[in-house]
Amino acid sequence: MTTPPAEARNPHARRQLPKPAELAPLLRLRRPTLNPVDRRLARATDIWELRAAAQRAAPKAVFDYVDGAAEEELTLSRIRQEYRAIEFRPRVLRDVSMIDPSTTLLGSPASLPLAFAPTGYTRMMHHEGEIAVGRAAQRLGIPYGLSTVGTTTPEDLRASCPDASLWFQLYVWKDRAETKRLVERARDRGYTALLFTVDTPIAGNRQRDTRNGLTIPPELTLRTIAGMATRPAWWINKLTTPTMGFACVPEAWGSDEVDMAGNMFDPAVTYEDLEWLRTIWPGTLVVKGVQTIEDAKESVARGADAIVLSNHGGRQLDRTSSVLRLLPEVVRELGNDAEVLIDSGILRGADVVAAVALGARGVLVGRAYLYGLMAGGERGVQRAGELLEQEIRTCMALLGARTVDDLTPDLVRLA
Ligand SMILES: Cc1cc2nc3c(=O)[nH]c(=O)nc-3n(C[C@H](O)[C@H](O)[C@H](O)COP(=O)(O)O)c2cc1C
Ligand SMILES: CCCCC(=O)C(=O)O
Repeated sequence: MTTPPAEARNPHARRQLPKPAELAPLLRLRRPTLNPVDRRLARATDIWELRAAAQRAAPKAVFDYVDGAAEEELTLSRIRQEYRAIEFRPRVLRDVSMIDPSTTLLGSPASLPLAFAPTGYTRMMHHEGEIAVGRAAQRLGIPYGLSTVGTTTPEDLRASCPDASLWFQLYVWKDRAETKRLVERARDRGYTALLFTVDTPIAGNRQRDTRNGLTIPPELTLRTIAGMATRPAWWINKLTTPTMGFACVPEAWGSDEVDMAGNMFDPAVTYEDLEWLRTIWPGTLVVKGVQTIEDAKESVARGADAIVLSNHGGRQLDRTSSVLRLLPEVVRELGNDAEVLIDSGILRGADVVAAVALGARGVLVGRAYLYGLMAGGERGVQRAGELLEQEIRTCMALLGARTVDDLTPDLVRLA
């Protein structure tokens, strides 16, 4: 005897809903494979959209510290305007079926003419901090510079990304013996280039930070507690991650961050210090923060192997003239004597391509990856790198350039 159908035994059985697993193929429903952070990152189609995601994720004071610049932010808006005003002169009927944007930067192999710039206090932007940036750089195959005011030690960063090309950025401390010890730590951990930053004898006047009452590390005040309500994930991560202080400083300096900051910048630094660094640093020596042809030449004459044309992302002196316009002249003057990199204001693959066509060996980006970091930690940094890579490849193909050597000045018109 056969068993009667379920509905005959139970008149309500028919009303039972099919299980989701049975429905899915019918309705072509797929379980979402991405978590909310990955979805947010995947939705961003360029760095500006990562910036919008960063603004939603981080407290205002933190976002403004990254996004802002000095005084009226004229230097930053002018350099961005210069990149936007670039006109390309694409060449056609060239075989661009295989684009190869790889190169070497400061002696390090790089999959793109791009490196992640040194940025301070990176754990403030996201609790994963420099380790997230280093790991993403390692995966992307591009170099990363650790900052002297970083929140991860050179040793910890090296241990967490053993195969990354790492550079070390130096603020020469008042205490030169301790500065030398720091330089030796970087050397011993395989940091291959020393970026001596020269545009920060004192901090620039960043009015957004003053208005926001930004403290480093962020302190619990009425305002920050109010901010917790709107950015709970950031605060929970911050409160459960103990270390956010300066990681490079000697223990003897104690733990007072304000005193430390006072020791970490020396307004009396001169070209003699560059000559001294040349005697203690065997690797590639780079002067970062050059904004005139005179300083470009003098840096090289005093021992630099390379320079970074940079206005520090507009965060130091406002109203400086454009480092992008200076680039062709500097490249011409220095010839083969030094490698020339450039940074400040770069947020698009096309900016990178234009700078390389105008003679830069490569570029550094700061905010571009920090927006990714704030929006989604390591995966956000990775996303920023991937977006830039895709844009670089597309721009090169449409310009008729297969390799970075094909990026020549005739492809670009500076306004
Ligand atoms: C939040 C932040 C922190 C920075 N900290 C440092 C630093 O510690 N040392 C340094 O040499 N440059 C620092 N810079 C400057 C970057 O190295 C780089 O010159 C600049 O970010 C380039 O401009 P961009 O952000 O528009 O790409 C910082 C920049 C930002 C945005
Ligand atoms: C005084 C500035 C220290 C970090 C830094 O370089 C930056 O915020 O741009």
